[in-house]
Amino acid sequence: MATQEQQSAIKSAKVLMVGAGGIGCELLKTLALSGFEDIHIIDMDTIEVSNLNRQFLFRRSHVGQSKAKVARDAVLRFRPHINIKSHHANVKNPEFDAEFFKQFDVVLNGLDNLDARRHVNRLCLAADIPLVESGTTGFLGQVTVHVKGKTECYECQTKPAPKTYPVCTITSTPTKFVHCIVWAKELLFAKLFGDKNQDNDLNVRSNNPANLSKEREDVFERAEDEDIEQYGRKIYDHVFGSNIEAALANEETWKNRRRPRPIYSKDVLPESLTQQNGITQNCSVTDGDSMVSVMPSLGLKNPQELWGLTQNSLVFIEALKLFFAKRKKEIGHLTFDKDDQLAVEFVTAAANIRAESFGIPLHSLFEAKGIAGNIVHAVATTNAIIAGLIVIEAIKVLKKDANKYRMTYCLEHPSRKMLLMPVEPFEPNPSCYVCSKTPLVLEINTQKSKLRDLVDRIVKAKLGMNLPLIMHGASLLYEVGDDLDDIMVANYNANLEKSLSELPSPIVNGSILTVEDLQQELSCKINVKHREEFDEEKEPEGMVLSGWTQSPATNGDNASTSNNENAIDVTESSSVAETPTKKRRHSETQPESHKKETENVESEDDDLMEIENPMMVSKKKKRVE
Ligand SMILES: Nc1ncnc2c1ncn2[C@@H]1O[C@H](COP(=O)(O)OP(=O)(O)OP(=O)(O)O)[C@@H](O)[C@H]1O
Ligand SMILES: [Zn+2]
Repeated sequence: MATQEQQSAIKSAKVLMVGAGGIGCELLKTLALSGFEDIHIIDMDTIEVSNLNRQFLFRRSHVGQSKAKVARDAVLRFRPHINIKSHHANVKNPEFDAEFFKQFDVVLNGLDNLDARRHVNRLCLAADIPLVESGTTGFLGQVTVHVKGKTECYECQTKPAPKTYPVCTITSTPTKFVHCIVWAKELLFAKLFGDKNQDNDLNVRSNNPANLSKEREDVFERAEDEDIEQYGRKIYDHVFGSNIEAALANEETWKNRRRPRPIYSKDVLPESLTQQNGITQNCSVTDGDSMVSVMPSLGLKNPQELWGLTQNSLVFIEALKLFFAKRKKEIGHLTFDKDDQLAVEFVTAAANIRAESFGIPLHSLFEAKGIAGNIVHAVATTNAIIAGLIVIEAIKVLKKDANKYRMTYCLEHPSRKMLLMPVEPFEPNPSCYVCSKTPLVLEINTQKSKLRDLVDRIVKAKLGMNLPLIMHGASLLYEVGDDLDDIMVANYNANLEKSLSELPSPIVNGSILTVEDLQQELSCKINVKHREEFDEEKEPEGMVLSGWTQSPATNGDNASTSNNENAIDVTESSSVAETPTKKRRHSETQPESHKKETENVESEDDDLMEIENPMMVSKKKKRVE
């Protein structure tokens, strides 16, 4: 029961809720039932059938409609007097700037990705609005409180990066089923059905470049009148047959490894599927976009059943045929989606055929889908518990009860007889590059690396900037924005392709860069150190960003982030932070199984240089806005 004081804090509060999914639906209901009367919701998504089992504000008739709006309408039905405003939009949109955030007393996150969480964290810091952050994965969950200057910000401790694998493991020497899945969805699926122009190495690497015949470049091009089945078989033979054959020629690779077996379609499939069993005709009459499936026509009913090599090969060919027969318009634009049945069937089959070739145990469609989609089944009860805890923390924040703030971890197994583990929040990390002021250090080959590498791999992927701007001295080297004139865009595009040392203001050993995101109101300095060589396995990005403080419990083996051509990203980072081990304030012992890998990055105030430079104009202009 809320006290009088709590009730008045609740009644007068204006709350922003970001995300109206699993946590968000529970949260909105709990907020409304707790007496909150002024709530804004931002969610960019529409309702899908797969949401209905736990996002209880939604019904089948709502599929395809805005989550934010339907959630609002559902809650208004039992709390008609309260004020709920819905925004069907991405929270990263420019209209949601620091000014927008300032109208709220507290921000509550029910998001599912790191990128959006980091963005909201930065805006809350810029607007000086408290943030209650949350996440769940299956039975695990957590709620944390972030109040500028009082507790750590969401980024004071870095989150485990998405798992990545070196490209050579994926393209040449897979040893686990997950490697085959990554190959099937990130390389093969992307090459066949995604952007044809992408730089995508589907050939097993050979030490002898002369072995890489020109022909192979064109194998993925399908001539207008080419029979789809013939095309499918050509792809099959290329990726599972001749590529493996070519790789085997490279004896060095296989000295200490199991040799893969080339597989050709003629050895596993009948001469012509159409003539033999009429599968094609059956498939071609199936309809209904992403619900299209080849399983029924192949008599494959149980997704948990293991398919043999022949069944996988049939699914491979038939799924490929069906993409061309039924979803031709989408070809060239598709990316793998775990909710796309035909894509899951194709990727399962391709991964299994590759696994067979490399002597790796095969998996069912159900298992393969879980690996490919990084699925941990959501537990509605966890979401409900977490939503309740968010509201409890929000009330403390509104009452400015700083001594009572708690980060709470929802555990799968009791620890000291507790399933909910409360922990006092940490103080801000003085070396956090987001909420504090110390420069980062970047080791990079300034002669070889291009500005584009710096932008993609560091500024966007690592620093999570949305609309970045990069300055060196008085020279503005790069920026993103709607208000740039053509000459500037051309200049920046030209800069992107130059190596750092060839830029108009050359970046060399000892250079100090200022990197900013004007929307996030975040600025940090990067000290550049030139380095000639990088270890391909350990430092696949060819650059190392430091200033990141590792916690004592760090195992140090986390891989790099996405946007890295030498590593393939396979998962979105988990929604759940592990319980922390660093003890800046609290003295509780943490369960061993929840040790956290913590890294911190630092930044410094940027100082505007007053030197006249044409490239500075837009920066100055933007600053006074
Ligand atoms: N940048 C963003 N802006 C606005 N809303 C976002 C943003 N990123 C994620 N969301 C929303 O956060 C919600 C997270 O909910 P949840 O974790 O339950 O995911 P889901 O997409 O509903 O379910 P699932 O991924 O399990 O199918 C989603 O509704 C999603 O649209
Ligand atoms: Zn911080």
